Amino acid sequence: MRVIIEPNGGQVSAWGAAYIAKRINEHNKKEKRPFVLGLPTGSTPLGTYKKLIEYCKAGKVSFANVVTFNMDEYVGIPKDHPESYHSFMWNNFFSHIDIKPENVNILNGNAPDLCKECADYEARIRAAGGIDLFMGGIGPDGHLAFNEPFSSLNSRTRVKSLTKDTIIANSRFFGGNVDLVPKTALTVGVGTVMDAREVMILTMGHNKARALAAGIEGSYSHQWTISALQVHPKGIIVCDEDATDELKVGTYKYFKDIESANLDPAKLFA
Ligand SMILES: N[C@@H]1[C@@H](O)[C@H](O)[C@@H](COP(=O)(O)O)O[C@@H]1O
Repeated sequence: MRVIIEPNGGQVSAWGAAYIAKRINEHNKKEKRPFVLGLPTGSTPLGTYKKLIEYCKAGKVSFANVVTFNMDEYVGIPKDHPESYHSFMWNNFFSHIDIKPENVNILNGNAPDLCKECADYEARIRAAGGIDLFMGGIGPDGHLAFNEPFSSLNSRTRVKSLTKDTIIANSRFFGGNVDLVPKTALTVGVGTVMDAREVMILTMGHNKARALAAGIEGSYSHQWTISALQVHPKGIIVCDEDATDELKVGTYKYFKDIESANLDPAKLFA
């Protein structure tokens, strides 16, 4: 696992965006098939989306040959609800880039048969050739997508009940009212994310510090689903200084030292 420690959230976003743009550009030089990108919602990826929009407008990257799969969606709120993940993705990203609408895949939380919707989603990922790069974030309890603690580390796309912690954390998007937060969601599984050829997790802020420490230093355990990244052949965590607050000094120094020789992809797009 690589751990990239950046001074602040802005630089985490810049690193993440540059890495994605670099990967898309490299892919397009070699292959005709579309680049398949897995994407999250949440406040963490917002800066990355902004940077990618800038790069796209400046002609530094194009999404014309990119297919996306989002991680998750709430069940039971309309697709055009301001807090649905459909709205989030279109408002914050897709409407501002050159992606083809038919290349965007987001789970439908209002499908008549939710289990079928989840199975079809897995089939669509397979038909697209698998995910090249899955970007994600983590919840304060270490959840990846909506794979709450004690989700199977081999789980696939399915319906999940949200924990009290997540409902409280996400109530900030629903005027602070926990009663308005959907109690279930559709989510890709931990196994679905781990099948991607590369996984990049962004995290920032002190409230993610426990989850980050558990994910990097803790054991491989369904208690912190982010820990599944430990067995991924190409896992990257990009975090800010605040998120490292619970890491051991030795762990922190190890990653700072070993990454110091590597090129910052953001410099390629500066
Ligand atoms: N389902 C999403 C996760 O995919 C996301 O990682 C998490 C953290 O969000 P934030 O980045 O806002 O802290 O929120 C939600 O629970």
